[in-house]
Amino acid sequence: MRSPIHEYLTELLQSCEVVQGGAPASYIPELAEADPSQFAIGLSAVDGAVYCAGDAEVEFTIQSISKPFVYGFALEDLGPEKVWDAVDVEPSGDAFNELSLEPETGRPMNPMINAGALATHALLLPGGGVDARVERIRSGLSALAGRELEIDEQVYHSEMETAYRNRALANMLRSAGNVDLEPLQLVRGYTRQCAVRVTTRDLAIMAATLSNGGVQPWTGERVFSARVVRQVLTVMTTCGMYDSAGDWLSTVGIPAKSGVGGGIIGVLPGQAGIATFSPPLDTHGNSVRGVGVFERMTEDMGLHLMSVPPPARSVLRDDGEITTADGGRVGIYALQGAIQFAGAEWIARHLEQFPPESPTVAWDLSRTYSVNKVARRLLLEIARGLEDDGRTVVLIDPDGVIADPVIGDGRRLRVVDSLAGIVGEEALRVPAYYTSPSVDTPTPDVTTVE
Ligand SMILES: NC(=O)CC[C@H](N)C(=O)O
Repeated sequence: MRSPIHEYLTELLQSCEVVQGGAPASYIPELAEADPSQFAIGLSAVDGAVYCAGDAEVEFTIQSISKPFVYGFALEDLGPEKVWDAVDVEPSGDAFNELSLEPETGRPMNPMINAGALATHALLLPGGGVDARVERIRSGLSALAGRELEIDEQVYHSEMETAYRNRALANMLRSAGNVDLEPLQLVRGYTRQCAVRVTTRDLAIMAATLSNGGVQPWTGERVFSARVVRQVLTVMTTCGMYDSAGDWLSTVGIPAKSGVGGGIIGVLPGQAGIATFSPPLDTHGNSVRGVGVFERMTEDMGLHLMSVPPPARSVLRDDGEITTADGGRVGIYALQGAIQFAGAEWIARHLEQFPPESPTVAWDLSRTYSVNKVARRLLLEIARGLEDDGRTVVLIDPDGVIADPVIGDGRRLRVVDSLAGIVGEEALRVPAYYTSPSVDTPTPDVTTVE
């Protein structure tokens, strides 16, 4: 069977080929030579299944797409305070190479514009030289890509020849006391960072590593902590597309970063990493065809982060009551999916308004994928309430999604691996023991709880 996803990407590529306009970056002579017809799309699921269409194996320089990753390396290596002291997280609405510092604090506005990216680069390996910092970055980007990436010396030298703007920025940072590196050394390091060669396939898996909460899907290496990923994605969302960030968030609605090499990455948290490559750029420095692809994908695939997710009520299913061999009655509730605050709130309200009649209440968690911190707390509170009302709550929790279910006063819920652990094998073999079939959970009233 041909993958419908591969077919979709191929069709998307073809339909966006008609998008014309823009020109390869001309301020870096080597980039001006790029073949404007090259075009690729890559998509990686969070488990590392990658789908590509077009010229996905062609290498080009990562350019500004390095910025969110290097920001992540700085957060990992130095911790949030030091990074925060050096660079703010406010969208600037400025072009990527704007000579600007925040008036009140003197910091660059954010790590996605060049001023902030230079300051972020300078944070790495304090006391180390250019080569050490560049190697930290090259090896970190390689860990994200799952293969050894190399620096394009030609693009590096070409950009250095005309890097007057970035030299001005580095001098500005040095004179304002933001960095203590020699400005030219800083520009050298940053320009090498931008000259790391990647393919569209690489970018898709690098983006998917962010979608996957910081763990590279192929190698299993945790490159970023979940907290760092959250910060990186936040800054990508607000600042990643420079002076078109608001427009991008309205039309596409996913955290993204572009580079003047023609690449764009997009990160759909928990779902997929997306990458495009096409050298002609618009006036903001974003790939024209890349923007077109992302706009269409959002429409087709419902990717926009602000699209309202399905309601939480599907987390609870009332599976009726079962009678044990010795006549005991057990009410069974299946808790399903990923339970977060809204799901746990629904369960609490449901059980309050439709209190289980059975003396024993079994929560079947075998289809529960995850329970986050707040949901865990709420569920244990609900269980305690039920127990205080004279019921016994038992968890059917073969995978331990609610590990160590302590409900206070040293009380702990009983945990079994399967329903048989509660009612005995015998009861399960005789379907007639079920006294009521699986029913839809009725909708509880909306009451204001003060
Ligand atoms: N937007 C970009 O990709 C800019 C990166 C480029 N190396 C520069 O600093 O000018």
